[in-house]
Amino acid sequence: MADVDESRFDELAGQLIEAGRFFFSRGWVPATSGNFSARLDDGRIVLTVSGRHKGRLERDDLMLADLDGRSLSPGRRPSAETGLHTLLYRRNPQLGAVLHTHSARATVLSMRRPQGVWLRDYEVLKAFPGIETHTSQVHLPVFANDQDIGRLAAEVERHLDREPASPGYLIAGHGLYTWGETVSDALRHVEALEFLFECELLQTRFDSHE
Ligand SMILES: CSCCC(=O)C(=O)COP(=O)(O)O
Ligand SMILES: [Zn+2]
Repeated sequence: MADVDESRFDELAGQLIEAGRFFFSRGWVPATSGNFSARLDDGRIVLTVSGRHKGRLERDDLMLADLDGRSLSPGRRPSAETGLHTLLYRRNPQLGAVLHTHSARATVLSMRRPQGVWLRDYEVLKAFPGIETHTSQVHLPVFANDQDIGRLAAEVERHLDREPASPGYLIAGHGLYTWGETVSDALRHVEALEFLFECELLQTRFDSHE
């Protein structure tokens, strides 16, 4: 990899490897699912190679890509969903990391709520930037799954034009995308959303028994 700050690459790669181990321990990235990225100071991104097991990532499973999604690591194929990462970096210069997971809860909730998920009255909403009270509301849109990542990316763009402060979104029957200024911020968002998905599904279960 020409002209890259190797020590920063290694630092971010290490953070993404650790995130993958944590997600796998929680069952959130089964069977090679999920993909992760983080932005280097030069604007390019460290990204997971397509098809690798995200719970068992090694340094060679991370690669360099530009914001047009082109591989800058010869012989390594970027994530099939790279376009869903790069659109976010291009829109928001503050953004430092994007994490995509495939938990059972995110998958089921996305199929039960095709019109979108509204999270209200939860104290843990304060895990998201700009939210200081449980009385706030977070909206996660649910997009239909699409093997055409360019078309899906265009739909996400239209949503973010309307709701630029959105902390993430779901893809129906597929999983969660969320992001943050750092890997640690994005990881906190995954954890908070997973907790909230569990709460929402528990409430649905109680509702059906009342
Ligand atoms: C077996 S998961 C199917 C592809 C997917 O949704 C995913 O998140 C992983 O794709 P990648 O190319 O990033 O490995
Ligand atoms: Zn996926």
